[in-house]
Amino acid sequence: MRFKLGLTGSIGMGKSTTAQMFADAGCAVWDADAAVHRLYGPEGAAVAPIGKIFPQAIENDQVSRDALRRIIADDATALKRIEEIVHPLVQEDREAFIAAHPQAIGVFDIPLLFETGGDAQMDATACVNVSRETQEARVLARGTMSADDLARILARQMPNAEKCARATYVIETDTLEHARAQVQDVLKDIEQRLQHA
Ligand SMILES: CC(C)(COP(=O)(O)OP(=O)(O)OC[C@H]1O[C@@H](n2cnc3c(N)ncnc32)[C@H](O)[C@@H]1O)[C@@H](O)C(=O)NCCC(=O)NCCS
Ligand SMILES: Nc1ncnc2c1ncn2[C@@H]1O[C@H](COP(=O)(O)OP(=O)(O)OP(=O)(O)O)[C@@H](O)[C@H]1O
Repeated sequence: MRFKLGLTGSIGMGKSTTAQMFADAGCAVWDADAAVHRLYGPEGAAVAPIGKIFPQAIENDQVSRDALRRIIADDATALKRIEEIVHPLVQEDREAFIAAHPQAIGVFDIPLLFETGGDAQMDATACVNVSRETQEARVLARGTMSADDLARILARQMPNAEKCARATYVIETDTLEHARAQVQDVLKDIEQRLQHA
């Protein structure tokens, strides 16, 4: 892999849809959320180490997110200890992915790319963006979250405007067509960078 692009953005802003556009264009795409799900799932590498410090987090040989949420609510140090286990395992998963994929450009869909400092391991970053109104409409349309749930999540994360200000590229996800055109522009720019490297 010659170029690693970190793709980020707030909840419901279109990361997965945009990542699929990069995949359609021939990039290898890795998804941090999917990696955490594998690590927490049956035979996942996080099950034993999390079970060692929080046996009550394990249900049916998997890590239960509901149980983790309860543990974190009761113990201010718990999230940090969980992250100390999960982050190195996520990194291992990403490195195995890089080693296994021959594509020149890899796209790394990482919701908390800037919050976790993951951008330091990327050659460039892209942030998806859409208006707060459209974001809320999209998240509520899924039917899994209320406006209050969304507000609570947003209050704990870096504002999307700041993510966009830090990113090398900003991809507006107002329409599919517009986003696809910007994905092509980003890829052209990366190809030029690779030619001059
Ligand atoms: C402690 C846990 C269980 C808390 O989970 P919880 O679902 O309550 O988290 P949170 O309220 O932040 O998010 C609620 C939902 O919104 C989604 N979400 C939150 N932020 C984003 C975002 N920027 N983009 C997309 N989806 C998001 C989450 O995936 C989740 O489905 C979880 O965060 C966890 O397992 N953390 C340790 C692993 C970790 O550090 N992961 C980060 C990636 S390396
Ligand atoms: N460029 C776009 N134009 C129009 N609609 C879009 C665009 N990108 C995404 N959407 C729509 O917005 C919603 C959220 O998109 P998506 O699931 O890709 O977001 P996400 O950032 O990956 O969210 P999460 O990480 O929270 O799952 C979906 O309903 C999707 O169809």
